[in-house]
Amino acid sequence: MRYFSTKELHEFAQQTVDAMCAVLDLQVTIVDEKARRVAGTGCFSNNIDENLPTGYVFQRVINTGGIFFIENPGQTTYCEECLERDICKEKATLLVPVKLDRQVIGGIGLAAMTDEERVKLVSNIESYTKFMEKMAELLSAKVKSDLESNENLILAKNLNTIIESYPYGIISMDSLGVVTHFNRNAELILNIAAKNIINKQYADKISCEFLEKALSNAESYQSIKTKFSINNNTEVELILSIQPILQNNKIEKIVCFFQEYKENNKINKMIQDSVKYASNNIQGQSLELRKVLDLIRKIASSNTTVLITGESGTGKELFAKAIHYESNRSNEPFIAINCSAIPDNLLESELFGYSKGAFTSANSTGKMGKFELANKGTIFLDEIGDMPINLQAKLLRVLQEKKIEKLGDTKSIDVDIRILAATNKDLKELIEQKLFREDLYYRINVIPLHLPPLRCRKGDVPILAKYFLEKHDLLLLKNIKGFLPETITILNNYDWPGNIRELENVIEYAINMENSEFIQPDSLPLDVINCGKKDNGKIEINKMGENLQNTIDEVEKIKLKELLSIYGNTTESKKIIAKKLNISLSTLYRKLKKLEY
Ligand SMILES: Nc1ncnc2c1ncn2[C@@H]1O[C@H](COP(=O)(O)OP(=O)(O)OP(=O)(O)O)[C@@H](O)[C@H]1O
Repeated sequence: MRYFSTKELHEFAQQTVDAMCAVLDLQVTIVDEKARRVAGTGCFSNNIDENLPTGYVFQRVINTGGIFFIENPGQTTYCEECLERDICKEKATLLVPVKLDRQVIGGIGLAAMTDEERVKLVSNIESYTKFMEKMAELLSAKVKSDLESNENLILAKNLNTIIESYPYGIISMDSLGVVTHFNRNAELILNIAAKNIINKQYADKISCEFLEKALSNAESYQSIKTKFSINNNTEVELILSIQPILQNNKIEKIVCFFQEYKENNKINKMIQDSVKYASNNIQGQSLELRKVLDLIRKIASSNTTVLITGESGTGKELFAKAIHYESNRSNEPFIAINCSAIPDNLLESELFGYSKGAFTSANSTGKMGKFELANKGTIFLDEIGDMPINLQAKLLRVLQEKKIEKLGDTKSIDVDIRILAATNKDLKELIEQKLFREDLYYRINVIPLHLPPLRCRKGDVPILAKYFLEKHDLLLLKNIKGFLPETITILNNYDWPGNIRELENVIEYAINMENSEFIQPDSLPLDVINCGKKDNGKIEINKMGENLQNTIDEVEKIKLKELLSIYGNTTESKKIIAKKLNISLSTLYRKLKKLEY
C-alpha cells in the first residue's frame, strides 16, 4: 500500500518541508515507504516523485526504523552502497523514520548543504533530532486521519448500497425520532418519498405505538405484526422489527426493518410461524421434558401467573417465551426483566416507570415502566427471589388490582398483563429468612413449572448436542458432520452443573477446536473430558502437547512480527533476522510460511 498516495498528502508534505526549511534554514525532504521522494526544498525539489539513488541511507531508515545521523556524507560505511556517494553535495544529514503503528511508512531528512549549515546541525544535533521526531509524528497523524476518513467514506458508501438494495423497508432515526435513513423499499411500502421524511420527525408523517415505546425505553421488538398509520388516514399492516442502538445506556439511534404483511407471503408466514411456534426451538425427547411441554400447552392460553423454577441454564427464559408465544397474547410484547441484574434503587423505576420531573435526575419526558410496556402482553420477572421486599408489596398490588402507579404520579394506569416469574432459589427458605413475602409466593406460584436439571434427563444430551452443533457449525462455517461415539459417551457421563447453557458453550468450543469432520473427544474442554471419561490419561497428554505447540507458535509469531517491523521484509532483512535468531535462512522462511507471514 502507498501511504503518501493522495494529492492532499503530497501538498501537506510539501507545506511541512517548506515551513521546516523556513524555520531551520536547512534543506528538508520527505520520502515514502518505497524511498520515493514525496516533497523537498532547495535542490531536493528537483527530484520529486523520483526514487532516491540506490543505496542511499534513507533505505536503511525505512528497513530498520532507526534514526541515522551522517556527519560526513560519502565517507562513512553507511554511504558505501550509495551510487552517488562521490558526487554527494550534502555536508551532513539527519534522517528520521515516519512510523504508523510501529510500521515505517516513510522518512524525513534534514540536510546541511554548506559548511556553516553543517556546524549548526552538528552542534545542535539533539534538539534537531527531537524536532524531527515531532514532525514525523505530525506527518504520521495526518496520514492516519486521511486513511481513516477514506475508510469511513468507503464504509458509508458500502452501507448505503446495502440499505438501498435490502429487500425490506428500513427506517433509521435518532433519539428524537428524526429520520436519518429511509430506503427505497420503505418509500414503496409506506408510499412516502424519502425527501419528505428524511431530517423530519417520523411522527409528522407516520405513527406507530411500538416505535414510540422503543424510542422512550430502548426496547427492541422482534417480528411484531402491527399497523402503521400513514398521514392520509390509510393504514398498512406490517411485520416489523425494531432495534435500538445504545451508547452509554442511552439511545443513539433506532433502526426498523419492515415488510408489508400479506396472508400468503412466504417470508411473512415464516416470521409469523417462527414467532408462533417458538416452542419448536425447545429440543429434547426425555419423558421429563415432554411432561413440561404438555403442561405448557395446557396453561398457555390462560392468564394465570406461572412460577418457573430450575437451576441456572435449564431454560427458564426459553420456556417463558414458549408460554407467551403459544398464548393468544403472542402478537403483543414479551418483556423480560432480570430482577437481580438491576440495582435495587433502579428496579422500581424500571418496573413502574416515572412521570416527568419525578426526581432530579429523571428524564424530562418521563419514562414508561416494563409493566406499561408489556400491556396486553406478558412480563417475565426473572430471578424474582432477588426482588427487594418493598417492591414485593408493590408487585402484589399489581397482581391483585391490575393497576400501576408511576413514580412521582398519583394517577393509576390499568394494565392487562400476564406475569411469568422464575427463580433458581428456594423461595420457601427465603420466606423463612423473611426475605420473600409469603402472600406473594402463593400469588405467583399458582401454576408451578419445574425444569429438571440436564443431569436428570441424560437422554436429551445427544439431541441437544446435535442441535447446537448444527446451529454453531452454520455460524462458524466449519462443515462438521457429527460426533464420534466416544465423544457422545463423554458428554453423557459429564454432570452439566451449568446445564444447557454450559452444553451449548462446550459444543461451540469443540467446533472451534475441531479440524476433522467429526467432533473428537480431545476437542472437548479438559474438565469435561476429565469428568466424563474415566481413562483419560491419553487424551490429557495429547491435549497438553497440542497446547504447548500452540503456545510455542504464538511466541514465535510475536517475535518474528517484532523483528520484521524492525528490520523490514526484504531478503536482506530476512538474512539479518535469521542471523539474529541463529537459524538458517531456509528455516526462517519455513517458519514464516507456517505462521502465514
Ligand atoms: N430444551 C432446550 N432446547 C434448546 N435450547 C435450550 C433448551 N433449554 C435451554 N436452552 C438454551 O440454553 C440457554 C440457557 O437457557 P435460559 O437462558 O432460558 O436458562 P435460564 O434457566 O433462564 O438461565 P438463568 O437462570 O441463568 O437465567 C439458552 O441459550 C436457551 O436457548
